[in-house]
Amino acid sequence: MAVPRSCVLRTYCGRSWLRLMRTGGPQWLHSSLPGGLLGARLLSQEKQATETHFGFETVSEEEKGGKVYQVFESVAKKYDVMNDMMSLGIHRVWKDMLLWKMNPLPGTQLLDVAGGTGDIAFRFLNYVQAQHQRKQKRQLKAQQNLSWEEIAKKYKNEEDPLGGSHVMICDINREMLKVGKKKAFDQGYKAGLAWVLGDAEELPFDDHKFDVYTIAFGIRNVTHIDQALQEAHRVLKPGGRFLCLEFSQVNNPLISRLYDLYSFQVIPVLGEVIAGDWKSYQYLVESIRKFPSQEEFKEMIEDAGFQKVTYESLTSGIVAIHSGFKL
Ligand SMILES: COc1cc(O)cc(C/C=C(\C)CC/C=C(\C)CC/C=C(\C)CC/C=C(\C)CC/C=C(\C)CC/C=C(\C)CC/C=C(\C)CC/C=C(\C)CC/C=C(\C)CCC=C(C)C)c1O
Ligand SMILES: C[S@@+](CC[C@H](N)C(=O)[O-])C[C@H]1O[C@@H](n2cnc3c(N)ncnc32)[C@H](O)[C@@H]1O
Repeated sequence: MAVPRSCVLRTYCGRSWLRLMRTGGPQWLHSSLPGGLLGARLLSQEKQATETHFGFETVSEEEKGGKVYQVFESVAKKYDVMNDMMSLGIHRVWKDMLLWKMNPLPGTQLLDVAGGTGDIAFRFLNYVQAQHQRKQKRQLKAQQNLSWEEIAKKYKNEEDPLGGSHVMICDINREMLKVGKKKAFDQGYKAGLAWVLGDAEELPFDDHKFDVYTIAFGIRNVTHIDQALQEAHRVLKPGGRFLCLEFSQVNNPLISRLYDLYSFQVIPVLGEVIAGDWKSYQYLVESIRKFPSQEEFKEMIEDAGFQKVTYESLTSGIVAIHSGFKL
């Protein structure tokens, strides 16, 4: 089949081209190659390259995104209550620890990818607001001769309690974002946040835009993790930081046995009883087992171009926080 060169360039430029290379190239390229052994090998490579996993199930790469979408569409309304029930509230501590590690200053521009119902974003807003208030107090204390009128005026005139900080919550799932927006409204978060529908693998943002990129319990669900990491690198400013909170590998054999028992025997049952959804919670525990170990994931982050990559395992390695810098 003859394909005009200009058409190839227009259609497969930039990141779309990268994606095609990863999946073995466009179909017309294969059908235009000579048959026989070379053709068969190329076709079998293509088949291998397009297969991936959805939990313990083998699926095509094209199918996975849709299946993941269905999972979060189905659990969205019960998502927050399920997390508290399943983890007995421990997920809150893990998320707080992500913020302590980030330690954002007023003015920080955060991109929270796979941000779902906003847990990381709300913590970020609370954190920077508290930091900003502390800074303001320090500045006022340093000014010795202010009258009480001047002090009151300074407090009242404070236009932006976040000191210019902003968080962009990006998620591929409309239902998760809908629940997040409602939560923000109910809890009074108005300023300093925006919600965007978007794919971690093809972020709808310009290069060098954010100071910090976070992804919490999200990257495990992405079809091409390497592509998502490259996108994280692209949108960060030089000097920017990548932070990922994700399930990881438990290394203590006794805890690992108990953990398996709890994961496979209890979690899907809770999923069924509370959310009426066994399958989504079976996917959750299976996808955790498919995710790379702390060291393997560290290497993937380095491969995407990040430097000074480190990780900290929490709760015996049930989860880990990975950190890297764009230098
Ligand atoms: C569809 O996709 C998803 C849906 C979601 O709702 C969430 C996510 C993403 C996840 C999060 C945002 C985080 C929050 C969610 C979780 C933590 C759920 C996943 C949970 C696990 C994979 C299991 C590990 C959980 C924990 C360590 C949390 C604490 C829980 C316990 C200590 C269990 C206590 C429970 C009982 C006592 C009930 C009775 C249990 C049994 C009869 C079974 C046997 C259990 C044991 C002997 C104890 C369990 C032991 C462990 C879990 C290991 C303990 C480890 C240490 C103490 C270090 C999403 O993608
Ligand atoms: C387990 S939730 C995590 C939500 C939130 N970060 C938290 O910690 O509670 C996973 C989220 O990843 C989102 N997600 C899955 N694949 C995605 C992708 N390719 N791009 C963006 N978001 C994605 C899902 O829609 C879901 O909201």
